Amino acid sequence: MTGSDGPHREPGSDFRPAGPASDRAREEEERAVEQALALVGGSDRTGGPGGRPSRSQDTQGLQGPQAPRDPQDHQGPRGHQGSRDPHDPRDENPNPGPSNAPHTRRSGDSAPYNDRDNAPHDDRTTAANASAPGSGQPPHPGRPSPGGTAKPTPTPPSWERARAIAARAGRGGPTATIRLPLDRALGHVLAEALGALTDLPSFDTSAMDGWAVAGPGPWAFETGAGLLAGRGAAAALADGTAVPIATGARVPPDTTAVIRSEHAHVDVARGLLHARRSVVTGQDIRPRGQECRSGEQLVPAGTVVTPAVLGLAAAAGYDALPVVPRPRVDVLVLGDELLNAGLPHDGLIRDALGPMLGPWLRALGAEVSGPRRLGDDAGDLHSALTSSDADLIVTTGGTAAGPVDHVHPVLDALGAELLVDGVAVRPGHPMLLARLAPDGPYLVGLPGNPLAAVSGLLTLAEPLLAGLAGRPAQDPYRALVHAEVHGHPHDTRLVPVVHRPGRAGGRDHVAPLRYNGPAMLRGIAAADGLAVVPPGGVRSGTEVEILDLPWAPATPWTEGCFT
Ligand SMILES: Nc1nc2c(c(=O)[nH]1)N[C@H]1C(S)=C(S)[C@@H](COP(=O)(O)OP(=O)(O)OC[C@H]3O[C@@H](n4cnc5c(N)ncnc54)[C@H](O)[C@@H]3O)O[C@H]1N2
Ligand code: MOO
Repeated sequence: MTGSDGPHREPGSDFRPAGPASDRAREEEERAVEQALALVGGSDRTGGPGGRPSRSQDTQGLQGPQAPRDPQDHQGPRGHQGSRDPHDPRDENPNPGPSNAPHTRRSGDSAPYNDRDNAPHDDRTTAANASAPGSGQPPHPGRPSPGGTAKPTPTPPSWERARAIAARAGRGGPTATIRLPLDRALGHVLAEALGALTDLPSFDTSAMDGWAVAGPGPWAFETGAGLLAGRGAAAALADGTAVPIATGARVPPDTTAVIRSEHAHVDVARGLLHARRSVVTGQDIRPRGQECRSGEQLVPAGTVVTPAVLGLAAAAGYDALPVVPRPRVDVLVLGDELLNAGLPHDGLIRDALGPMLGPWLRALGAEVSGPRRLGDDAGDLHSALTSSDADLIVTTGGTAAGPVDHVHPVLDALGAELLVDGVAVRPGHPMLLARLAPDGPYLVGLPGNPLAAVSGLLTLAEPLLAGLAGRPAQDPYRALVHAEVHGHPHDTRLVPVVHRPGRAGGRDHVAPLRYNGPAMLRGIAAADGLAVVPPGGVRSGTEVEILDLPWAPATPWTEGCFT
């Protein structure tokens, strides 16, 4: 196996025609890749030929005990060339140095491909649902067929295309509408625009505690508490008179202005009220309909119900809101090696994904059940998938081609449609998106390595859930990155970053964080975003796309963010 950060080859290199001519072509391609790697200061970190393995290679490779499972296991310090400390375990950059290396086109580039999304950047992509010729079924890359032969691995879609496929899948179905009382609507998405059910304010209102006056002063005044908030309509105010009025009280008809108590002088002896300042007609009166007229649109459909939206809706007369039901998500955690509590021991490790995914998915607007821990049992996985009534099932682990990686075989057995089968992104390239049946739930298969799972969550689950929850797509935003960020030669990298304010006239920027290896969570735990680093990497001072983490300040607040 080569693992995720193994020798960097064009994705198409997995698709190899048979025969001596193609062997020669392959050798040439491999040389070209080596040359490109030399240009960018990279190396073949496995020390041997071969690119991203097909699943058949993976499977065969894993039969023997010598086959390393973790891509980092076999890189060795020798693979870390260039300026980086070869023994620094804190980051696991797939390739040292940004690159102007030419994109070498590979044999797989000519694979049949229909880019219906016009995805940017990667014109080498092949959608996973492009059927194998004549099969009528999606290809199942590289896993042995029942007859024992392996099907070729198609080129994985680019990161952008994979996200576009997930977003389109989420937007695909009809959007249901439910009415939820205000106290249960937080974090949902409005299914309809909110029109005001009343004028706001619904009557002319005093903005201050003071005096309502009519005509020019001085004014004869009434004594006592005067007009209070919450009382019915008062009688019209006669010219030359004033009445005490409280903030929020209805302003009597024919009132010229409200004078704040601190701007008024009461001459008790003469029974007259004087203004200490000039009085402008209408001052400190909020006229009826100042904020909106009845029927006017307050917020559009697709708005996330925030605490502020709840307040506005209540003010405008709503007791319940028309919202899109939260997508229901089942979380299935696979892996016999996982512990729910205590310290790692005897080769067993703590499940890092179960505790993380529920809250994260809730922050993305989902209603989550689980995590359910299944171990590595194909039968259990099969029955969990067939018995789920969720809109989306998220699995963790088991996406690769190891001996106990059951996700693909079980999806095969169920006749599921693979919409995305692997993505040209690091970490997380084995992630997948499937639909179990035409009207059945979606399944996002997250790789088991924890940061790879985060990558899958944000690449596939987030856009899918946005669509299912009725959220409009967010405009991507870019930020300046204040460091050179190493890139993968042909895949996108997602790198944890933290926003930093510009100092001494400098611009706000993001700083990449260390401990960003696929099995590490230390970087992402300190991050407030993920930088989308294009193939080849970026130099310091470049703008890169940023994916916000759902608890980052720029993101709409949703219920359950930290529950
Ligand atoms: N021959 C190849 N092997 C692998 C490749 C490859 O290209 N060729 N890719 C590697 C990459 S990259 C990833 S990512 C993983 C994905 O594997 P799986 O999705 O099948 O995940 P597992 O094998 O079950 O686990 C991988 C790793 O993560 C640990 N893990 C799993 N679940 C959890 C959890 N809930 N909490 C914490 N850690 C977890 C698990 O113990 C393994 O160490 O495949 C590589 N192999
Ligand atoms: O690097 Mo793997 O891609 O850990 O996901």
